[in-house]
Amino acid sequence: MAVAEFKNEQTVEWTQPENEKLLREKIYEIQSQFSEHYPLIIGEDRIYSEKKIPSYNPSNHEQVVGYTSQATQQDIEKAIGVAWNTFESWRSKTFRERANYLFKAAEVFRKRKAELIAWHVMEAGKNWTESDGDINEAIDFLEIYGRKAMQMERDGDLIRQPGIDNNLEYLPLGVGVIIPPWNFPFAILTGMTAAAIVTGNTVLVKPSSLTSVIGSKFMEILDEINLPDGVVNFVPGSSREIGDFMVGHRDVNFISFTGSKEAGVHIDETAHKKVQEQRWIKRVISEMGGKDGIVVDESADLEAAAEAIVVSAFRFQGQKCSAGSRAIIHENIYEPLIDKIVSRTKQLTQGSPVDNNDMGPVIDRSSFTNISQYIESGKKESVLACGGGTDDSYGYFIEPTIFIDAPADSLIMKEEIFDPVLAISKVSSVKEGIEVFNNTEYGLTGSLFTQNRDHMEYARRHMVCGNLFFNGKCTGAVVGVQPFGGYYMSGTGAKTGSLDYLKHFVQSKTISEIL
Ligand SMILES: NC(=O)c1ccc[n+]([C@@H]2O[C@H](COP(=O)([O-])OP(=O)(O)OC[C@H]3O[C@@H](n4cnc5c(N)ncnc54)[C@H](O)[C@@H]3O)[C@@H](O)[C@H]2O)c1
Ligand SMILES: N[C@@H](CCC=O)C(=O)O
Repeated sequence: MAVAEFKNEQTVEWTQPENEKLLREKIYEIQSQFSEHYPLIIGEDRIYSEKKIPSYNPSNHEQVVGYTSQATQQDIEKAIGVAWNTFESWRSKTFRERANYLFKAAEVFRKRKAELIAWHVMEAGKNWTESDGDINEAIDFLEIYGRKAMQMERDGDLIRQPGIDNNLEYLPLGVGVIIPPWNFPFAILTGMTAAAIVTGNTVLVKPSSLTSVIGSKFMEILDEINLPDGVVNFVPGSSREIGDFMVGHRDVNFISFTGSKEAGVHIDETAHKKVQEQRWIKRVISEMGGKDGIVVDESADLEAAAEAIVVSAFRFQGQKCSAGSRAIIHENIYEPLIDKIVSRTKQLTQGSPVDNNDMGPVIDRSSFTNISQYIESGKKESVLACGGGTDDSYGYFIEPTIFIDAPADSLIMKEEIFDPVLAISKVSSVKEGIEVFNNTEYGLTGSLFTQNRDHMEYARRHMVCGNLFFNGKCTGAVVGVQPFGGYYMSGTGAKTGSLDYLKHFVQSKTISEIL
């Protein structure tokens, strides 16, 4: 049967009364499951370890939302063995057969969307819109990787010659490890896993401990679609205990990681240290942090720029790799634009995501403490224009915070904070603005607001980022429309949501027959 044309999943209007009712029911319903203990999944085994990882609601740090079992090095050893045992049968399926599992999973995601949103609200602290976006992106990844993988079934684009028949096949790499972050607990975990398995690999998935219940929900769905045991093995655990062991393991052929620069660089080093009897140079696909921002020139539409700056900086509390944590503004419009940004920011509501506030909590104590330190350093380096307040009496709440007159070399202009802090700098030209924009280790997302085509052309050539936008926010790249990912210390440049991304999970072989 032909597969329908790909279409991005549509956002649900959750504030419509019937949708809101359903969502509130689900948020209530899942609370009866908060004491559940989720197992490790290795092949057909469901293993309940004695040591458990509790996962907390960031809006209410007293509330546990579930427990997941914790893998040991022995469990990892076993999971790698099971993944290799499953590899032969899984790789023998056609791309189309494997894609069908992805399409089936997408159907279940749609069916369970309200419940999945409820889990995002409670475990990740995302409001309804952001949670909906997370699940929609996961569905898009399944649908697009299924379709793109089917294109890989055909021969590569080879020159034909008389007297010889040439073919190019894409072969899987083998067993890999999938290490996603907590901030898109469903979309990124799903995308990374789907890309690896649809191309014929088998994997171990180690979710972030901060959102491992959502990881377990993903595994429930793989069960529901009868994905063969052993294709995806679920091994939550402490990075300190199992991280280097799994990444450096002789029989792991690739690592797909999304997370911070620090962890990414460490994983890259560990993976590339050859161990005894290792036959394979491990492939590392790494998506890391960003210090993204928006440059505004004097010709820009200031209302649109202010809106984009606030949305990019503060949605989901700035906890996106793409978050626009910097605004770099031309001196001729500096004050009026700041007034607009500050006034919009003051209108944002903050509180529990259960009530769909614009902003909720940050994820945990460590993030809360980290941000409090950056706020103090921001006060010394620049001028606090609004926010700066923090409250951890119930959940981890941080006011949207804006610093102005931030020097280009200040910490808040250079380091990824990953929280709701916006640093603003003044410049006297677009050229200087782009120099300031480029003055970080990263290269993930950026935006330029301008009506000037020459400035756009200059930015196209000189702004160092994998995803560049003109006159729009720098977050929310759409699957298949804007393949996502950066370079420099933002990652290895794999572009999620594209055929290029899938090619990181295969090796190619040519087969030639003399006729
Ligand atoms: N470029 C992207 O597409 C993208 C997308 C989302 C998030 N991010 C980045 O992710 C970071 C936030 O996520 P995080 O806090 O979960 O990041 P993190 O680096 O702390 O953790 C990411 C994952 O790596 C695991 N991990 C950490 N150290 C490990 C080790 N030594 N061995 C094996 N696994 C290890 C963690 O348990 C987690 O599952 C931010 O820097 C953000 O910019 C990047
Ligand atoms: N792909 C998302 C960011 C993912 C990182 O956190 C965006 O485009 O905003």
